[in-house]
Amino acid sequence: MSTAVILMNLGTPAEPTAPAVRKFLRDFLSDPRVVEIPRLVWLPILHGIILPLRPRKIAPAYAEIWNSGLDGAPVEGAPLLYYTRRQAELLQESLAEKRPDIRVDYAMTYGAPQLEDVVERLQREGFDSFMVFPLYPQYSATTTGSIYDQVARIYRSNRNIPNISVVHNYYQHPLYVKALANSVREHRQKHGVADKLLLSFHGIPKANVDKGDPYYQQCRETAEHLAAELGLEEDQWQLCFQSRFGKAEWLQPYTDKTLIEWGKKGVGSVDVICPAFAADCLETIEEIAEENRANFIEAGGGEYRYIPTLNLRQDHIEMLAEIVEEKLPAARKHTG
Ligand SMILES: C=CC1=C(C)c2cc3[nH]c(cc4nc(cc5[nH]c(cc1n2)c(C)c5CCC(=O)O)C(CCC(=O)O)=C4C)c(C)c3C=C
Ligand SMILES: [Fe+2]
Ligand SMILES: [Fe+2]
Repeated sequence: MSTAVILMNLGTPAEPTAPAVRKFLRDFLSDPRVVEIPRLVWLPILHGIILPLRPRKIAPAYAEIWNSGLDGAPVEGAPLLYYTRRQAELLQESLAEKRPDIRVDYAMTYGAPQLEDVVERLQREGFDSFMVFPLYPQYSATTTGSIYDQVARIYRSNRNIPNISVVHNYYQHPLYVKALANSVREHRQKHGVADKLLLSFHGIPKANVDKGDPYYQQCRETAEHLAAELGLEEDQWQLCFQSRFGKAEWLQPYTDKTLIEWGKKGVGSVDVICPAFAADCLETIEEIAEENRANFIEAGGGEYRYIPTLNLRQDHIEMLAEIVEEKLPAARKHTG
C-alpha cells in the first residue's frame, strides 16, 4: 500500500484581478455548505449583487498581498497557496527520515489544485491510500464539511474506491496549542507583553451553530487551552470572531466591534492572534493586520500588534508530522 497525505486549505483566486476573483467567489459561494440560504433566494443575490460588485472591491486587496505576505514577507503569488505548497514540501522533508514511504501533496477546496485531480494523478502514480488533511484546526461544516463532500464525490465516481481518511480536527492536539503558545511567547520577547490578547477566529453564521455545528465550542476550547498554557487571567484575553459576511447574525463578539470598543476605552496595547488559520491570507493580512489596526487606533487605542499564523514555523510542521505519524502507524494491519 502506498500512502499520500494531501494538505488542504480553502483556496484563493488564480490572479489578483476582478475576473479571477469572480470565478473564485462563484465557486466558493455557490457551495451550499458555505451559504445555507435556500438556492432560490441565494442564487439571485449571488449572481445579481455579489458577483457583479464584490470582485471589483476585493481584487485590489488581493493585489496588495500578491507576492508579499505579512510585512513584505517573501511569498510567490497568493500567500494562502504559497504557504500551503511550502507546508507540503516542508512536511515531506520532515517525514523523510521516519516515513520515507509517505508522499505529501496539497489541494484547495475551491480553485486549483482540486482534490479530485490530485488524487487521480497520485493514483496513476500508484498511490492507493490517502490521508486528506484539512488545515482547519477546528471543524466546521462550512470548511471541513465541504472537504468531506469532495471525498464523497470521489467515492461516487469510482468503481475501485481508494482508501481515504480525513483528519476531522486537531484543536485539542497538544502540539497545536504548544505551537500557538510558542508563537505568542516569541512575539512577546520581541515586542513586550500587551495589555490584552485578542484571539480572533474566522466567524460563521450563528444559526449554523444553533443547528449543531461544533465550531463555536471548539474555538472556545482552543482559546481556553491557549490562555491556560500562557497562564493568562480572565481579563487578559478575549475570544472574538472576524470576517462577518452578509446581513445575518454571526458568532459574537465581533472582532472589529471589540477593537473599536477597546480603542474608545483607551486600551494601551493589544496583541492579536488568529488560531483558526494555518496560513496568513487575505483574511489575516488585510483584515486583521491592517483594517482592524486602523479600527483600534482611530478609536483611540494605543499599540496594535498582529501575531502571524503558524505558517512555516518548525513547530507547526513538526505538529503536522506528529499527527500524520499518529494516524498512519508504520506497522500495517492486514485489513484495508
Ligand atoms: C459566506 C460565508 C463564509 C463562511 C461561512 C466562511 C467560513 C470560513 N472561512 C474560513 C477561512 C477563509 N476564508 C477565506 C476567504 C473568504 N471567506 C468568505 C466567506 C465565508 N467564509 C469570503 C467571501 C472570502 C473571500 C474574501 C472576501 O471576499 O472577503 C479565506 C481565503 C483568503 C485568501 O487569502 O484567499 C480563508 C482561508 C474559515 C476558517 C471559515 C470557517 C470556520
Ligand atoms: Fe472565509
Ligand atoms: Fe474578509
